[in-house]
Amino acid sequence: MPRGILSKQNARGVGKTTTQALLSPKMQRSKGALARSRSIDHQLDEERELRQKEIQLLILGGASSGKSTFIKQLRIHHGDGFPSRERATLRPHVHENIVEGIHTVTEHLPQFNITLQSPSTQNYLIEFKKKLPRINHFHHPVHENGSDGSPILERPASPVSPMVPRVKEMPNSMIEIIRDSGFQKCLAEHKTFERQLTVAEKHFLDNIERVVSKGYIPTLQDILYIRKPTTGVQEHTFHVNGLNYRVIDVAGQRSQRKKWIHFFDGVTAVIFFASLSGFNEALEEEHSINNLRDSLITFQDLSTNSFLEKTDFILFLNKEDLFKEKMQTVQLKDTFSEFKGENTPEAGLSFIKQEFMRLKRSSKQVYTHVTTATNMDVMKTIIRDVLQIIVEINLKKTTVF
Ligand SMILES: Nc1nc2c(ncn2[C@@H]2O[C@H](COP(=O)(O)OP(=O)(O)OP(=O)(O)O)[C@@H](O)[C@H]2O)c(=O)[nH]1
Ligand SMILES: [Mg+2]
Repeated sequence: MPRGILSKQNARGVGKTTTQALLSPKMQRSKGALARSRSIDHQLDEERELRQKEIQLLILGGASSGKSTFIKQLRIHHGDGFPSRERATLRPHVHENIVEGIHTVTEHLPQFNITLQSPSTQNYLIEFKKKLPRINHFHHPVHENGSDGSPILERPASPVSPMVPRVKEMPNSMIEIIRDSGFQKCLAEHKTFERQLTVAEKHFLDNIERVVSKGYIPTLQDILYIRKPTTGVQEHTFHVNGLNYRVIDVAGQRSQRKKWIHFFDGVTAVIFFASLSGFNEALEEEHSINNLRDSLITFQDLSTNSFLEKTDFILFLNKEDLFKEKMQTVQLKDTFSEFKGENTPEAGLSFIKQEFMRLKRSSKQVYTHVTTATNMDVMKTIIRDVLQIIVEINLKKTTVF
């Protein structure tokens, strides 16, 4: 009798009396056991099928390593692609980045002995600083935990500084400040700034007229450049080629990392982000710690963590664009004296890869990709390859008991 019919009949109690009357009590018991076992098999089959269709990815890595940018790429290539109504709501984040950028550049004016050229711009700057003081992301309130101590999943939109609407009141004075030849002279020195000008700040300062113009809607490229640190933990779902992906994006700051463990259970794969260009940078939240060394140690901790013992890792060595540029002028051995090679991007990259591989658990399977998370074309191909690997990992996981 087909398995489905037997369990259906039992569930409804149909045919019970007639069949049972013909069987001895022992046979009745064994028949019952068989039915139960088949029903369990059926349930297991269904569960396995469901698990095979639901993939859970945990995105980990230090602050600003590119985790959320990767999620944005998933949304662009396999999600809703940021409908224009939502893009408009991201405008304040762009403005927040510009405000920070103006502060970063003007704070460095004295260091280079530069002054803003026009007296009217100098006045604009005084007014700007009064109305729009710096926003310190690292003092944003951290979201509360659930009653069991686990972090509450947040909706993807993060809060915007209440100052930002004031940008609308002064677009012209901001344009004047940025256009000032003194400001531009200082901006040209940004690679030697003590407090780094972020990629987002540079991008939006370079596009100031466009992004403060009336009716401005951020483009996809603008969205990929927005710097908005993740607070709490955010969950995103994608449906690709008949599979459901549940992707968890966490906050990368050191103080937030103790929350990561709450999401280790049931993970199909961990995607770990490290910023290649961080080799000569300090952590945003802790200036005494080297960014890349922190990534290496964090990667080692995770890949040897007993809760993730059977979890495969995908390592994204990100910000390749910035790394290549930096290797033209900065010596890797200045911060990594262990590096004995020639100061080329290829030699540097190979050294960094080896460092990660040296620190992982020897049995751990790690798939490495070198990425530029802000590049839409490159990421389209990388995401395709990574999803293929993840499907294979998932098959391996769900068929082995
Ligand atoms: N040039 C360049 N910029 C990148 C790259 N990846 C990310 N960025 C930028 O780096 C900044 C930080 O990226 P996020 O994705 O917000 O970093 P995160 O890892 O989510 O950071 P937290 O949420 O603080 O943990 C953003 O402004 C991105 O546009 C890259 O490969 N190249
Ligand atoms: Mg983030």
